[in-house]
Parts: sequence; C-alpha cells; structure tokens
Amino acid sequence: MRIKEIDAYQIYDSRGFPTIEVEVTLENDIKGYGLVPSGASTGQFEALELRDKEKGFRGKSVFKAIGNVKKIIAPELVGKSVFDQKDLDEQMIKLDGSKNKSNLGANAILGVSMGIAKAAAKSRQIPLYEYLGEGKGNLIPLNEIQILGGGAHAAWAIDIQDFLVIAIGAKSYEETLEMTYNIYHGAGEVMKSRGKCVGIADEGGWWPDYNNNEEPFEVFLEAIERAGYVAGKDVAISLDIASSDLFDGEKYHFRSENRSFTKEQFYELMVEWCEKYPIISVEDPFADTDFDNWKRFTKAFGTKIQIIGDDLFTTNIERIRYGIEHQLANAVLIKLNQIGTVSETISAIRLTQSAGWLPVISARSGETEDAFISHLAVATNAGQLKVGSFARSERMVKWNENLRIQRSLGSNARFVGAEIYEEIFRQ
Ligand SMILES: O=C(O)[C@@H](CO)OP(=O)(O)O
Ligand SMILES: [Mg+2]
Repeated sequence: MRIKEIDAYQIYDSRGFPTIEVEVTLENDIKGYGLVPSGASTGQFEALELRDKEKGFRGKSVFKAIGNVKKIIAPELVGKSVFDQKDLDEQMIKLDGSKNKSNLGANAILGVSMGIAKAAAKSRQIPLYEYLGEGKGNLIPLNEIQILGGGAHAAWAIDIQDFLVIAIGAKSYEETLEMTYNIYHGAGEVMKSRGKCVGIADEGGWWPDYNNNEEPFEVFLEAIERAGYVAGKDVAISLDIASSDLFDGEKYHFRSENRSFTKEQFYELMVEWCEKYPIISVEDPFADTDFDNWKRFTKAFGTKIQIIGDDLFTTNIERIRYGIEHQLANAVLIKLNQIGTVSETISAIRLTQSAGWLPVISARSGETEDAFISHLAVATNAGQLKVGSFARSERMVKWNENLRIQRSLGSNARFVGAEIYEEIFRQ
C-alpha cells in the first residue's frame, strides 16, 4: 500500500505549547496521525527539536519543521510503500544529513515516522502494538507513576524532578492502577492538610512547597500506609533525579536548599537515600557526563536497584552501546523524540534487551492525546512504562490504553509485574 499524501500542521501539547501533527494518507484513503511530544528537561545529546526561535513572543512555534515535512520529506516519501518503515525512516535520516536531525528537525521526522506506522497498522486492520511488534508483543507493562513533580516541571519548587511509585506487589495491571490511584490521592490529601501542595506540576503530579528534597519521602511513606499498603513490599519508590540539570560540570546543586555537593558527596547522598528508603528504581542519579559515578553506583547497586539512564543515553544506540560496554547502568529510558524515528527507537529497545538490561518506555513532560507509547511498550515486551502522573488526560490516555490492549490480547496477554526486575537483579 503506497503513501498518497503527507500533510502537517501545528497543534498544541499538554503544556499549551505548539507541536506538530502529521497526517499520512494512503492510496486506500486510510490515514495515520503522528503527534509529537516535547521535553522540558531535555538531554544535551538528544536529537534536535526544531522551533521557530526568532518568531513570535515565545519562539516556540514549529512552522519551519512543518514546512520541512511538506516541502522536503513529503515529495520524497509519497508513492512509496507504507510498510517499509525502516527504509522510510532511513530515507528521512539521509535527507536530513546531520548527526542529530538538526536540519529537518527531529520533531518533523518523528511525526512522519509515527504517522507512517499508524497508517500501516490501520491499513492491515491490526492494532498498532501488533504491527510494531510483528505479532510478538503481549507483555502489559508495569507502571511507573509520578506522585510529586519537581525540577524543571515545577519551577524548581524542589530539585528532584520525579517522585514516582511502582506497584511491585501488584498481581495484575488493573491492580497497579488501583494501588496507584489510592496512593496518588492519599499523597495529595497529606500534602494539602499540611499546606504543602501548591498545585499540579507539568506531568500531573502534586506541585510541592517544601524547603528540602527529603520531605517528600515522608509524604510517600504516609500515603502508602494510609492506603493500607506496605512500602517496599506492595509499593516501592522510584526517583528521577534528572541530575544533568543539577550539575555545572563540577558540582551538583540543590537550589531549593541552597546546597552544593561535590561528585563524591552527591554519590554518598544517592547511596544514603537508596539505603534508607524503599527505592526500587533511580533514573539519572548522576549527570550525563559523570561516568565515574554511574559506574561506581551500578557496581554497588546494580543487582538491587534499577538504574536508568535517560539524559545519559538519550535513546541513542551509540550511547547505549557505550553504556553497556562500560556497565554504566542496567536500564534505559526510551523516548521516541530523543532519537526521532520509530525504527531507531525499536533498535534502541532491542539493543537494551539483548544486553540483559531493561528498557523503560517513557512519555515526555509535554505530551499529546496520543497513546503510541502504550502500544510501543506492549509491542516490544519492554515490561515498563513511565508516563508522568495519574491525573491528567494526556497521561491517563496511555494508562487506559493498556487496559484496552490487554482486552484485545485476551488470553494471550501477559503481566509479570515486578518479576521483570529478576532480569537485572540475578546478574
Ligand atoms: O526526564 C524525564 O524523564 C521526562 C519525563 O519525566 O521529562 P522531560 O520530558 O521534561 O525530559
Ligand atoms: Mg528523566
């Protein structure tokens, strides 16, 4: 089935900022849409998101990238088979010609790439997860859900970006949602009753008003207990420190506490927290250039805690390969727009899995109403999904989509929950 037309236009993301929607129309008039997300705490090694910096008050519109879809990408891809995802992605990479997709924009390329995948699945009349996974994906992911937001997502109210929960005791996907909703609302009540909740952060977690980065742990533990769960057994804490944002090349800084740390001191703080609290997973505990700390931390905790590289790897195959060779972590955060095509994203997931590491499929802080990543998680049997909180529709659409995927898989659906960690912990 051939591509008949590729169109693009500006839509708006969950933060109310412009982004791209691409419409791919096939010769049978079936359409697939690619809606592009956008990060706030972006890694320096990410593919480039093209924005019209000089245009308008905020310089965030994406008309240049839209023009690139219409004038450069569309003429090249129209007439080609929609089922050749890898070839089509490679053609766009070639057309761009840069290392980080800075000529056409990763947002332009990704919109087309996602639109192609969706049109292809629709044309075959199969669900997207089945198309992307070539029929081999059936694992419903364990959720990583944000309760409190900080860092770049909450105007630096606190410095740690994400305090999340993982329902490690859940026996089913439904149960993860049930447990999370109890804890999410419980944490909100605890914070409000103490006058510590200012509102809702970018990803829907509570926006805290604390003077230090450790107070949220107490709220967590209280909310877990209030909901009738045992911390460390039923539910565990997961953190995204997003520490590239805290590092100036020499020291780490907690702005909300007016406190600085040497690399050694920050390492010790991470160790202290991991020993003191029921933490199952830590993302970006160190900056994307602080390889020594990554290595040392993985050596010490790599068989007890999931250690995820986000800014460290930026879904980039070469960086992931380097990380595997040097044992810098044991898991990789996977974001489509960090690399810019669907097929490169799937290759990054496969590489991660082939090393015995865990991929965690992730949304961005600026999201859309699309649930592509829910399908991607199931398609690749990734086992984990991170989508921000539990209280905004652009997040819920992803959690809810997994319920539908599970129904559509019927008795073929699998859920292994926290058993997924055995993969890294037995090594
Ligand atoms: O750091 C992250 O993992 C993501 C999602 O929480 O944030 P952003 O999209 O802003 O990079
Ligand atoms: Mg992160």
